Amino acid sequence: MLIFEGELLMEYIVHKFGGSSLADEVKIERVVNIIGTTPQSVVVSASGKTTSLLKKSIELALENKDSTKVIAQLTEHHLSLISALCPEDKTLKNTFESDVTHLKQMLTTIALSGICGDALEYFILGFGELWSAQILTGALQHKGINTEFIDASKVLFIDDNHKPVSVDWQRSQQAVDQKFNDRKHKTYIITGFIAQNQEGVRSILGMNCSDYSSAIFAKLLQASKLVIWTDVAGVYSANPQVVKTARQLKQLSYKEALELAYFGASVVHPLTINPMMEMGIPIEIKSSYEPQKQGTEIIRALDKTNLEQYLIKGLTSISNVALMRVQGAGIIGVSGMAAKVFSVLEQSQVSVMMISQSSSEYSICFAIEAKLAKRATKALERHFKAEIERGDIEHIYCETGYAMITAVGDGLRAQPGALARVIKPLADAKINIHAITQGSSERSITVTVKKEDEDLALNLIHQQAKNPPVQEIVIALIGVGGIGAELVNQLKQQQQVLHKQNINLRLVAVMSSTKLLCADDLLLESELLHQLKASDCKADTNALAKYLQSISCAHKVLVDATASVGIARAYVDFLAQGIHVVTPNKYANTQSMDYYRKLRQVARNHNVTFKYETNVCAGLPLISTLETLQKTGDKIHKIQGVFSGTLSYIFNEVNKGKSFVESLMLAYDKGYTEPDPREDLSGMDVARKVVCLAREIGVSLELSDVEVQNLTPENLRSCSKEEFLKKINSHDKELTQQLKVLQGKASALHFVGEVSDIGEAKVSVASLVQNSPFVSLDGADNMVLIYSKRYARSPMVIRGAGAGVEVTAAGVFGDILAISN
Ligand SMILES: NC(=O)C1=CN([C@@H]2O[C@H](COP(=O)(O)OP(=O)(O)OC[C@H]3O[C@@H](n4cnc5c(N)ncnc54)[C@H](OP(=O)(O)O)[C@@H]3O)[C@@H](O)[C@H]2O)C=CC1
Ligand SMILES: N[C@@H](CC=O)C(=O)O
Repeated sequence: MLIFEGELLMEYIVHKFGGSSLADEVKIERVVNIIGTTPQSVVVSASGKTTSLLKKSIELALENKDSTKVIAQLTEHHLSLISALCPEDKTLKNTFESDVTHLKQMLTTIALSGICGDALEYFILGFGELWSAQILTGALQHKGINTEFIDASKVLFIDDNHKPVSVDWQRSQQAVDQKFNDRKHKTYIITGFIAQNQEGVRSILGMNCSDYSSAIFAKLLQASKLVIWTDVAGVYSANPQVVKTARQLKQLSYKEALELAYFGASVVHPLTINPMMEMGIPIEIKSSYEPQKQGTEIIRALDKTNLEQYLIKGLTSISNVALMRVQGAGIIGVSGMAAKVFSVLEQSQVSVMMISQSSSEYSICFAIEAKLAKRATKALERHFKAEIERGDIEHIYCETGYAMITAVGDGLRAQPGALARVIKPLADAKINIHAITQGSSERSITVTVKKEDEDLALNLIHQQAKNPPVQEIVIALIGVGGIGAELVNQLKQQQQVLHKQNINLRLVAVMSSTKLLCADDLLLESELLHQLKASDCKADTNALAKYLQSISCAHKVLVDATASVGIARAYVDFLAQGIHVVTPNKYANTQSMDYYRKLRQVARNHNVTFKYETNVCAGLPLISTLETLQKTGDKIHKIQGVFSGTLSYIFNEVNKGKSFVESLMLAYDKGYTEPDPREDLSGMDVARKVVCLAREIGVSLELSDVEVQNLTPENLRSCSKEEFLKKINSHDKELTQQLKVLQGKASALHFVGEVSDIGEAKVSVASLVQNSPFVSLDGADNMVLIYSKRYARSPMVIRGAGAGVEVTAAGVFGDILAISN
């Protein structure tokens, strides 16, 4: 309603403050400041824990136990509020003390009789709101604000014979119109929760129904807005304690709010929405602790961008659910079967939260609160005793330990693929869905999962909320040398760019050969290597896997940027725990064929990926090309190439006249070589690449099957790396001479590897004629010739930098991103 204030049209607002906003004098002062001097109506809950204490006093009295302490606690709390906020209001103090006297008398009656009917219980529970409303009225009057206290049980009339109660709108409207006759000038403080029943006695709307009271008054007062003040700044897309990326929602439609409230989200009491929806009165949910902060608006029509931006608005979950199934061939086609099942449950006061019936009618499945499972099972077994004995019903299945997760959003309606968006991430993470329903409004999708999967499922579905969905990838990196450190740089550089494309990358762990460092996002650290060195945690692949297990994310990736056999041998353990593996390390793919097959088998079984594009030719797209060619039906006959960046560089320099060792040391400094350059010189690095390629084209080749030419001087083959680096210079002449002889009249030399589909494999120095494609190579370039059924006459050629930290780290990065696709 808009009230005319002189020439101005004034908004009329109804506020509602919850118990936590009124829990002590400081909080009530804050409420007084929020209300200010503008005339409005304010509905209040009982202060702090008052209602629970009143309930406790009744329980104690019923057990004939002493409730003095509880009453003393209540008395002290309220008297201290009165003396702090409205000390000179003697009437208020007297009224309160007389209420306490009456309360004690009622509790004595209960204790003596051992009886407390609903009517008496509701009457007693209503004291809390009367006291808080009177105290807030006193506090406002104390500040000179024109305020009147309204006992809702004098103006709000209900029928409380059934739950939920029904409001007598006509009678209440008349009473409200009469009572609130000075709205232009006065603020009214109204008790929430309570009303008058058809017997003329003070009753309640229902437990936790102060929100509902405020909606009723907002409707009766034709308010232009209802503001519900609570202790959090609005509604969140999920419980932020479970889903770290949960965001505060700016807008919700009435129907979204209704579904979220029904399925357990702490939005507002579900009954609150209907009267507001009917009148088109917006609801705003705000924090009384941060009144300036924007809250959540609940309105009829969402603005278009809001609607398009989110497929899922909010996620709720109800833990401790039992799944029940009434199942048997004898219920197929029996009319009224479902009605019988649910009327038995109704009679046993078991509320059903979700129903799904198979189209064959063979079973009726439903979810209830786990604490009601025994009662429901007994009632159904009793009712269907004859059917169970005849075998028409197999038996009543009941299993606890489930959680029910509901995704809600107007965006889910009539949206092809919406259901898939919710359930696919669960399938990817191997979370079994035990029951599923989509609300007939299509606005909600509910899945029932095992309780232990609840938090992960919530996180995974939450990642699907946005349009398009956010892909989250968490990375653990082992080995922070040349490639590892460059990868960290590239991830840092691209993190924000990818974020805008809805890809969230987080580096959650790094490990060297001695230390392990874990954190939420190490890409935010500027001194990562120092922190790793200073870490208290020892390097340990098991501890790393355990840490990754504790993170809720669909895509967890282990990146191995070492040249360690030990780490390569641990891949199966990571894969078996649902962790993808990406690596430039060639050791895994060149272990025995058995290990090679096992890796792939474990990855398949656990629905994860093992990616290693950089095993051959660094960042060049060789492995993926071979895969595509073969998947599309090509047959690879032979692969030949210069596969070593280091040897390519050395031979290119030697071909131009530079000395061998000088070229080797330059390659080492440029980061082209293996951690131990003898791995390159010995031909073993190229041999590994050839084995890897052979296996890619389906040839079962072992490393020992490759014919290898070793360029490392014999006396430097088994010493330490340091000694090798010290002594290699003395072999320069001999090596340069050796190559000169090999070159003879040839145009150039290169170290070439080749493998055929019949398993012939060799790596050696090749003397090249002028028209050989390898003669044109430069720097650390690699060149690969693929001869296949389709590329028979002229091979497919892939060429480019075949070593170096930048291109290799980029190849690893590409593999990581490919996982999220
Ligand atoms: N350089 C290149 O151009 C290319 C390299 N590759 C491959 O990439 C891998 C890394 O190469 P690169 O970065 O050049 O080598 P680096 O020697 O620069 O880095 C390797 C890192 O691994 C660490 N490390 C070794 N063993 C372990 C272990 N058991 N646990 C944890 N960390 C360990 C070392 O650190 P520390 O021992 O000090 O802890 C070192 O920092 C190699 O497998 C290589 O074959 C692939 C394609 C191209
Ligand atoms: N040392 C290797 C690095 C890439 O695998 C090379 O030089 O090719």
